[in-house]
Amino acid sequence: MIESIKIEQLSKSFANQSVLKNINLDVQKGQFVTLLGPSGCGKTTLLRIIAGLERADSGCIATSHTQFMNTSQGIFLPSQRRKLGFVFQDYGLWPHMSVYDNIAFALKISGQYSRAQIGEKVRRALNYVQLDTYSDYRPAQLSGGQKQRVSIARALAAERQCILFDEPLSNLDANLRDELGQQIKMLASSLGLTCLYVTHDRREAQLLSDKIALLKDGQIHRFDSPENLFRHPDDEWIASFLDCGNIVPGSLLERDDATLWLVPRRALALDPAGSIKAEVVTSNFLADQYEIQAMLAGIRLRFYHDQPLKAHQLISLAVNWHALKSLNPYPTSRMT
Ligand SMILES: Nc1ncnc2c1ncn2[C@@H]1O[C@H](COP(=O)(O)OP(=O)(O)OP(=O)(O)O)[C@@H](O)[C@H]1O
Repeated sequence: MIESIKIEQLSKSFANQSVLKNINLDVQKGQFVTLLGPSGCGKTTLLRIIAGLERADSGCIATSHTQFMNTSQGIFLPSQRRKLGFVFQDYGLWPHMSVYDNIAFALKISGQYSRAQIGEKVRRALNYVQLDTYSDYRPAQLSGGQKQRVSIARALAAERQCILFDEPLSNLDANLRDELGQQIKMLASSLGLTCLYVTHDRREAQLLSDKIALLKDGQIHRFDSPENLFRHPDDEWIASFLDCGNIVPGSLLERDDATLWLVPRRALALDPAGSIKAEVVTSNFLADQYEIQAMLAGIRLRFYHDQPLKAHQLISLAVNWHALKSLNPYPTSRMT
């Protein structure tokens, strides 16, 4: 039974390229942790090392009961003995097998269960992912979202307490991504699963995670809740990667701070008496308001307004001085 996963001082290089540098990460039982970062920062490599599909150069990974690997003690537990569930981007289903057989396959070859027990486990897993009536279908007869639900059911049928997800939604269209993301979150929470989830999509990480490990250049730059990250990005790199709020030089607003972060939706508002003069670039209706992009001295500003504004229109903006935060310069690293 997996209760938590602890990663300590883990490093990995490919040839001369250092890909993971001294990673320390604690994932608590029942927690949903996302590995989020730009392309090439090492997310998948870290997940593959946890899965036992790749070997680290140094460090250790342990659950509350088992050491997965410990390079100084020469311990390496093969992937199949780690009792982890996997849900990958490309579904990993056998095309020639039915949905039922895809889910039952690992249970059958484990030799631990009777036919009736396997039938019951598959039935329950299909019920969790709302595919009760699809057990005779082949993967080719399913949509992308249904295939991914089969691969989730396969992990659940094997009663995996910890599931590793590698960009499971990236082959799906936007609406389906949101819907399946919510289903994964609800299942994880109701079954008390420990989840490690790789994505480069900030919104997905924000929606799903209890905690986000933000990776940058092979290091955990910050490990924090989505609320803290998006409300207090703290440094320029995080604010810019999360694409939340405006980042402007302090001098632009006649402040001493080198760089300021303007809290989204609160810092700027259209106001004929406002001191900031900018030129509208775009006006897009999003959610319940228009997101306006305007340029001020070569800097793009974003704010929200109830009405659309015309491109090239000159506008005045008022600043809410309580909705500004000073940002640490790039590249400050903070480990928590
Ligand atoms: N088997 C390998 N051999 C050599 N280099 C590799 C191997 N696997 C990964 N890399 C390199 O390690 C770095 C990190 O790759 P990784 O796939 O972990 O990044 P990522 O953050 O998951 O990126 P993406 O979001 O694009 O999938 C990349 O520079 C990649 O080229």
